[in-house]
Amino acid sequence: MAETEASSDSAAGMTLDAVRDALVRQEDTIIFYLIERAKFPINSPTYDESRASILGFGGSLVQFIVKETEAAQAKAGRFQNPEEHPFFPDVTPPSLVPPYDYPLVLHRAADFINVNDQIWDMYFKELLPLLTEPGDDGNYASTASSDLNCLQAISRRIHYGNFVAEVKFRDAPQDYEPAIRAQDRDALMKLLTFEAVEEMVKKRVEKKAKIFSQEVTLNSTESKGKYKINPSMVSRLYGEWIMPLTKHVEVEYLLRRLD
Ligand SMILES: C=C(O[C@@H]1C=C(C(=O)O)C=C[C@H]1O)C(=O)O
Repeated sequence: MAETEASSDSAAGMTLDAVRDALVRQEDTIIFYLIERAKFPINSPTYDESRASILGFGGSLVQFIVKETEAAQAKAGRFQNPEEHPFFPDVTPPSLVPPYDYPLVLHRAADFINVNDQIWDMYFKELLPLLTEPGDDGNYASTASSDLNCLQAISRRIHYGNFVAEVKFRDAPQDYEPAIRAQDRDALMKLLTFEAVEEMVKKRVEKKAKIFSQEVTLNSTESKGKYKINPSMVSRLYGEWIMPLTKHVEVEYLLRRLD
């Protein structure tokens, strides 16, 4: 690696390898939370806006849990971290705790990016029906908390696209700058896409889902093909939604990177 590249990388303490390692670790978090959510059936009353008559609140139970939890977490400083993005930014209260000095890695382009509306729709419309069994066991509050865990883990992963884009830009500004100046989304998408990496990610998450969600007994190491979540569903989640949305974040970030 050229001297200048190395020093600009280490200035921010970030390399593409380090960023990819963080994404690999986040896979574990996402898969464990999915396994936890799959413990409950779909529990559709959790999502029924007309059914939830919570005093002074007009939405569904899951909206209630997400808004209230996010509000408490916001006051405790969660969204000071550039990796975190609220689902209800319009009503997010300010932090009440002393600020932590997060390393300044990202361009202010990142401040304008929040794709949580798309993540919300994907999660409830596409993913939940694939993840859960039909049925109702009454555990609506725990179900909603479990949804929030999944949503936040997926959101963190997708918005990590900002960091991915930043290190890719720093590694090769000469490649990215013409496409940014031309505001050429397709060219940017081509530059930042690594199909071989995506194939590896899909295979790895399927394997992790198998290992993490197998039945573990003392008598046998065989899972007998019974898993708590469907491993190919996890691969599909990454291939159809998580990676495309991560790349969408990358493109949005890069479009503003020279502002
Ligand atoms: C995240 C990256 O950028 C793109 C998105 C990927 C992903 O979301 O996992 C994987 C490969 C790239 O096409 C990367 O290069 O690692």
